[in-house]
Amino acid sequence: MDANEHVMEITDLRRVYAGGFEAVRGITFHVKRGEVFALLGTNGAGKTSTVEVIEGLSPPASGRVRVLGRDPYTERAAVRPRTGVMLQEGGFPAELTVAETVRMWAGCVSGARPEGEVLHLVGLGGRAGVRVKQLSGGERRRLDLALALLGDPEVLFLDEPTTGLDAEGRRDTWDLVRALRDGGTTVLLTTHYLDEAEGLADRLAILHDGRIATTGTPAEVTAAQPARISFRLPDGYFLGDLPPLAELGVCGHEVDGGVVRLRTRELQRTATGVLTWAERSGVVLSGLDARSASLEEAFLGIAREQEVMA
Ligand SMILES: Nc1ncnc2c1ncn2[C@@H]1O[C@H](COP(=O)(O)OP(=O)(O)OP(=O)(O)O)[C@@H](O)[C@H]1O
Repeated sequence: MDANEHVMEITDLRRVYAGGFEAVRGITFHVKRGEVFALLGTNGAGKTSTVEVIEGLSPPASGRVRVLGRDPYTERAAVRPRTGVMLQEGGFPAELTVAETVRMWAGCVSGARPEGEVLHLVGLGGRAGVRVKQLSGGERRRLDLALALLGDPEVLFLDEPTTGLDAEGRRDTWDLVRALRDGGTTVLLTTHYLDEAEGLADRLAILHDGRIATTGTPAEVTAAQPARISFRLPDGYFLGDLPPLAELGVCGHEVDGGVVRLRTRELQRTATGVLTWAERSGVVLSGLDARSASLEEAFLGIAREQEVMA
């Protein structure tokens, strides 16, 4: 397995809908073999429009897309058998049992995994005889995943894979995705759950308005956003009693009911400055909290920045 092989290469991808609306406006990224790559974005950012082209369901208006070295649209017959797509709401006949559904689907897949194996993988081993209409929403999502895994795909497209799953089901799905990744499967994930992207993705891109607003590892994306320090000053003390905020490396602040919130790109310098001042002044800072930005904060920060720029 060549870990540097680009399993997906997307270069300056554009997608234009009938009527001329440009939903994807020049997107470039690549996904290496054995990587989980997450596409995030606000509603309408262009995730689905992008993924549909990579899956080979639509041609791009312009740009170049390669999956496993081939054009997924014009060479669909060669690419499709090596990929697995987890659809949102597969729309299976409700009267069929889980096992019948898997068997029906297996008829369309060359070299399908045994039905028991794939159901066991997704935690539906004990539900083979249950009708689809009797499954919970979370179990249906797992059936969607089972069908995507039937052909033991090299490339897996996961669209909101844990919607409707309870906490345990989400954790199980995450463990399964990690195990698939460790086994060499390349995964393109779209999700609205930022903790899911933070926990699963090796790299990610945040889309906004058809463009990539930022991309990198979760750590790189969050590091680009300011960290936060918050604390409550004792009665009789005010923000102006601290050393000048600019000297502490603070790039933004607010005071809300006695609680001070500072934003900084130099967490260690700011935290040291605040604590040194408190120590010297004999002040106890209650509720003291210092933390790097989470992916959620980074996401919201990027969405706000883009709106201001628009
Ligand atoms: N068939 C279509 N015809 C015209 N415009 C479309 C069509 N499908 C999507 N769009 C528009 O393209 C833009 C991107 O939509 P897309 O579904 O790709 O976004 P998304 O990031 O997947 O959003 P969500 O998170 O809400 O699923 C939106 O403005 C949407 O209204």
